[in-house]
Amino acid sequence: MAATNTTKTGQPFDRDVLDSLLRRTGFYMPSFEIYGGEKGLYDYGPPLTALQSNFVDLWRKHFVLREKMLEVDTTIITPEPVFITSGHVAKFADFMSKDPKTGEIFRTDHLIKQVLGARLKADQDARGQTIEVEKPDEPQKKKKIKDVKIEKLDDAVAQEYNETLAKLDNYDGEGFNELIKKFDIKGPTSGVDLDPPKPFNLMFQTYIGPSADKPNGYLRPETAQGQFLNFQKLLEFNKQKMPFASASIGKSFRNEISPRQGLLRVREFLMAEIEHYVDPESGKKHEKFEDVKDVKLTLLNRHTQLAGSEKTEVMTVGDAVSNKVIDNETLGYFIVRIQDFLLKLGIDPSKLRFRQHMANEMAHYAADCWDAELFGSFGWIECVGCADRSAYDLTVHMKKTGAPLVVRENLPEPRKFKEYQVDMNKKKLGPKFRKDAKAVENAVEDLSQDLREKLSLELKDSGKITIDTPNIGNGKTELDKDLITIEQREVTQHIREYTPNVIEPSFGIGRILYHLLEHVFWTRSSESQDEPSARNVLSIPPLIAPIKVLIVPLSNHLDFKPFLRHLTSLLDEMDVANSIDDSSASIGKRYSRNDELGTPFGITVDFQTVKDKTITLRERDSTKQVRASQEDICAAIESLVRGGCRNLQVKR
Ligand SMILES: Nc1ncnc2c1ncn2[C@@H]1O[C@H](COP(=O)(O)OP(=O)(O)OP(=O)(O)O)[C@@H](O)[C@H]1O
Repeated sequence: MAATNTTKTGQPFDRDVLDSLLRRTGFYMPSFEIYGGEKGLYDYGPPLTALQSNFVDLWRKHFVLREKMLEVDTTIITPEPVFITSGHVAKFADFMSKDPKTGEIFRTDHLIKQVLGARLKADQDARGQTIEVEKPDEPQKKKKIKDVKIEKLDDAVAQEYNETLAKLDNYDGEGFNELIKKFDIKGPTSGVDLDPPKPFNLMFQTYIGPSADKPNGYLRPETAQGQFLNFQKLLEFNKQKMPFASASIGKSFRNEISPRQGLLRVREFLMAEIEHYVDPESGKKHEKFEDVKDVKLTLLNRHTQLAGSEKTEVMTVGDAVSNKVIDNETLGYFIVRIQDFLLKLGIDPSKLRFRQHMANEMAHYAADCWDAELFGSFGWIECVGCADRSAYDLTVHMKKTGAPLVVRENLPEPRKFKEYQVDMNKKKLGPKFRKDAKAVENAVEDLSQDLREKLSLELKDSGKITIDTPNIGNGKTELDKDLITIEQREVTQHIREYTPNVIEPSFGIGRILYHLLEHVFWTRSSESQDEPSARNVLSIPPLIAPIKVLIVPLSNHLDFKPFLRHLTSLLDEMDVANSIDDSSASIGKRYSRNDELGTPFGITVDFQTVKDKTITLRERDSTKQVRASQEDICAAIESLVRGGCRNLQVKR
């Protein structure tokens, strides 16, 4: 069933109302606001900072502690060679399109999505009239876009638009250019032809040290590389035992082309990433897969998307892995753990799906990749990536540095097998190829067994072979039999050496928190006269709510003071975040203010309290109240905020 953007009470969700609530109550604000602000940079105020800390705490418990992961904290500033080797310098880019008349720059895929989406909407709503749509990448500013003034779409054209949108992530720059021409997409505000899409690298460059005369480093765009580079030490720390995982929580930086979707697309954000190292020969089985195999997932696989549809199917992870919808058990296991985490956090299950990457969308080395997408007012948005990165990263860093980023395993029985081995005549190789000698040697070492077999025959027949050397001359290098021999030999192996494969769940914390806030936001219709008319509520689960309890005295009467002190110290002892609101506003108003902050419980101290030491506990979502002793109520709250029983065991 397609997700609809309504709140839990079925009202249409209104982003403007939530946004103004979040800004008014200090959840977040534009950074450097008094200097005019800077796009894509936001500061978190106290409620969102506390929510983020509680997220991180829960994430650590759910993943790091439960799965016995090795958490590391690696640096943000990274020397250039690391990102040249990892491929980020060459490839970590998005395509941008410039409007030559206005100078506006758009992220190409977002522009196409917005324009085709607007045309489809115009087709449905307004048959050829100019309508109000959101400006590409700037949804907060509704603007008339010239482009949507079109006639009703032909059924076939509408279908083509839908199909294109379903597989938009599968295109590269040339593909985007063809789409722009084919669908006659112009500058949204100028109506003129756009410049052809150009790749734009998303990494921030920097100078490390005073003597650098050109940029020689980057701010990391993900935490992953720092984890890979420490693989050897982590394996040692883990007493050479496989499989295992490292994890890291830290800031990442991306110079986004159009960072205009509030907290969803920013230039500096907190990530939590896991690198799970697994033996590729194990079939990537997971020892705890059996425990989760019956868990149901909502999946959108790549074949469905390629057929131009976004239809999801619900299936157990056991079936998904055995039918090869999901590539392997370890990937399936982590997808389930991601789902568990998101639901524990309070994400609406009907607004969660896992979407598989299409072939072109995945990095060329990746074996399979699924994104946890959350539905909200911006549509379906990737919030957690879960990729099987194969052995790519460890292999390239090992090749570049010579560090043994491998696992060495003593075999219970020696293993005998035949393989093609290559010997190079180093005395001749150096003088002949000079500075390119190492590159030639590396290219030879990289030859697969199949290729070695073929080349050994060629060498025998003609006395020379030609191999691919992409970084030298015309990309081909000829080697004769004086320089190289290739022979099949029997090998006895006592130690098996292999490069592990990596399964990587990667969480963008701000994106998830923003969706959580959309999912838990609703407006209460007032039944009580005491409560004011604006009654927005954030039903943040007690486990992660920024403040768990609001203590409210009926008035500023001095008799209440000792009770306030006692209650706050009882709750402090239990590490339950609490605050006191002894302002002169009505009780209803004070509770209402805290409903907006997502505070799940309220305690009222009144004259009955002075008489018999009982207090009233109010639950945010139901507004139900119970009266009991201070100790019973605080104990019940403690249990609830730790994720304990939902029934309040308190005496009425
Ligand atoms: N600019 C950003 N602002 C906030 N969070 C981000 C940003 N870019 C990525 N993330 C988060 O980091 C996670 C992992 O990053 P990944 O590289 O997989 O994202 P991505 O595929 O580049 O995202 P997108 O396609 O939306 O730009 C994402 O799932 C997302 O939650």
